[in-house]
Amino acid sequence: MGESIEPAFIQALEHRPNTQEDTAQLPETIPTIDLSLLNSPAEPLRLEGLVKEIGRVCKEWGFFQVVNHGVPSEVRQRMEKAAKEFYDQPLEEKMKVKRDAENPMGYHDSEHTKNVRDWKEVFDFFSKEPAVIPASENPDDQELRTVSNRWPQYPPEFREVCKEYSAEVEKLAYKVLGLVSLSLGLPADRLNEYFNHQLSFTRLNHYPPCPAPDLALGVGRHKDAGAITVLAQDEVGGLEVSRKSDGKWFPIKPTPDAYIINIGNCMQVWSNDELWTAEHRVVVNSEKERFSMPFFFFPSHYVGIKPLEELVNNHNCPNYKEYNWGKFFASRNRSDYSKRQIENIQIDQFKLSN
Ligand SMILES: O=C(O)CCC(=O)C(=O)O
Ligand SMILES: [Fe+2]
Repeated sequence: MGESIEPAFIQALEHRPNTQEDTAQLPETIPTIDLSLLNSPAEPLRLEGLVKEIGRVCKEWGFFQVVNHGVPSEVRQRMEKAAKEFYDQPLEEKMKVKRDAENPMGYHDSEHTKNVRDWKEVFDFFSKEPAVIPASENPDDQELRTVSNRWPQYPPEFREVCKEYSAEVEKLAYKVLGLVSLSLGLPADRLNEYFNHQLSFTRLNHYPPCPAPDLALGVGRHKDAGAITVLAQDEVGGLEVSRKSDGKWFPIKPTPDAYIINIGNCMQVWSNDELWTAEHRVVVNSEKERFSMPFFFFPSHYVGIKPLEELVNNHNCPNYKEYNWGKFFASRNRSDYSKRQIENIQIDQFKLSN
């Protein structure tokens, strides 16, 4: 095992899976939160409890699962089936919808996380199209570009299923955004204005079986950049989250029909570090392919990301200087990090030393 994969996929020793003691034996796991309360008439006391619980897990883990979330399971199943049918096609068919430097949406099979190639293929589509994005990452370049999704011919219902699925998941994303805002002591709709021309996209991940799962990762360790991520994973497993207190990797066991929510960088900055963005990664295996579907809830390109004014004062100074979301997005879409041997942009670059 191991000799049969290209060097580009091989992780540095300290980042390979299973190099630490087995945390699967530990009793702790990310919390599961029941959202059924949101489907019935308001009950202020119970809502208060739910908001408190969400606030606690967003501080302690930055990751949780939700059940009774309101996304119809048949919509998810249709999406899972269409994704599998798309990936089952020969590579040359998938390459017909390949992403390029102008348009980051479509198919891609050589993504790198921290300069090491991920053992996966992806298909991305914007929720709202056409989307307006900066033409380049250069801060002095004001030019904008209008981009639309690329849609494959097969399966024939692919486009319609993608639209239906992402509309449902977006509703869940807004619900969670509202709960997280309440947990910060803000009105439920405080952050909604940042999403009027949102750049949210859904990613269909496919992780083929890997001949060297001890050397490669499906996705290398990373933090999600947006506001929140709403992720569906199949029954295979492989997602791991790094515990805030000590960095230990914890597997997130698949729960049928649940969604995993994670706090992204924008949320951490808006909350001025009150909330936590956790590092996570995906381990692969030699037998089973795996599918997952993250929805990245991304603000509009013109939004400046900075700690919310309501949450800073003389005693709690802003920990970050403002950055433009569109430029951050454009910079992350560069495909040449591996060639340049530099890491992609991180929020630490905007951290202020108070
Ligand atoms: O496949 C997964 O479970 C997670 C994927 C992920 O973290 C990502 O695409 O950002
Ligand atoms: Fe992620």
